[in-house]
Amino acid sequence: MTVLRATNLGLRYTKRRWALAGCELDVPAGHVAGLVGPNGAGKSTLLNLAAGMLRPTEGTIEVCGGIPGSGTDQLAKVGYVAQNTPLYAGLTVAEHLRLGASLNPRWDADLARRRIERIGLDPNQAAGRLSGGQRAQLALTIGIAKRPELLLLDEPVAALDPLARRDFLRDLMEAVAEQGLSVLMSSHLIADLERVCDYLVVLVDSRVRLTGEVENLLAVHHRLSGPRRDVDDLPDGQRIVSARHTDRQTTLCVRSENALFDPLWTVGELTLEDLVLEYLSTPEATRPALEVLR
Ligand SMILES: Nc1ncnc2c1ncn2[C@@H]1O[C@H](COP(=O)(O)OP(=O)(O)OP(=O)(O)O)[C@@H](O)[C@H]1O
Repeated sequence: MTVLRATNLGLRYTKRRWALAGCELDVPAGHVAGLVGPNGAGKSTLLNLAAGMLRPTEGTIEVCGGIPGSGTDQLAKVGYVAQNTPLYAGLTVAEHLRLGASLNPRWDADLARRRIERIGLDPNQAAGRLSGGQRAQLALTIGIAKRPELLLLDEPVAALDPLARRDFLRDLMEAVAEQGLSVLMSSHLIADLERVCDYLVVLVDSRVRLTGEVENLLAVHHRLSGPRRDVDDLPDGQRIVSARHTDRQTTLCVRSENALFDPLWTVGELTLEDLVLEYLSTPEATRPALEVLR
């Protein structure tokens, strides 16, 4: 089953600039998918489209089998914690939980209460008087307690201290294991994604550059190093993601489904962080145009 399917999805906020263009995505259910990309790549735009907060300028997006934001059933299936963790400043923590319970048919009141207790939030405190990290914790608690099929998180842990971050990621993994929750989560913290994500979506310059299961992606990407040489002569089926040269040495990141046999190369593996950085740092000339003008 697919939790998010995008076909030629594009959105522009202004006439000339596409924030997201030609996006093709198929995220299977049951994954914690990491959404990675530089500032301004289009990550929040994609999450807003998936949550139904924005409508596509072109193409289509389907989430949990429905059109985002298309009705109460659809809204119940999808949880969204936006980047600025919007809450009602005048409502207390307890009132937020009551609101969550009244708006969400599958609300897990026990889970919400336990999390609030563990985090140490005062139920009587107004959300407007919480710290940034505490606000994020409350918003994340509401997102998980809603028991959605798909939880969309926009940089959820950015405001949390390291311990809170670890606890949150553990809670998230628990919810994935117990509730069969799927997650699409943007973050710049690749070490965190490395801990929890088994699916990866890399967005660069408003386009999807890489997508797939982390294990498969790591299996087909290799770092080759050897004496400096022309890199146009790689065998069929091998695609260069990046190439770096010194006077004596060439280092490549190559995508290849097949085993690499050339004895001139030393073949090394990549970590998830290496892989992401290779795609983010591809030279400008080989990237899609920064602005797609129509
Ligand atoms: N409301 C808006 N009006 C006009 N342009 C916008 C608006 N929101 C975003 N953009 C533009 O759309 C592009 C994508 O923005 P988006 O917020 O989706 O990026 P992002 O990948 O989430 O970035 P970050 O990592 O900085 O949060 C950027 O060029 C941004 O300037």
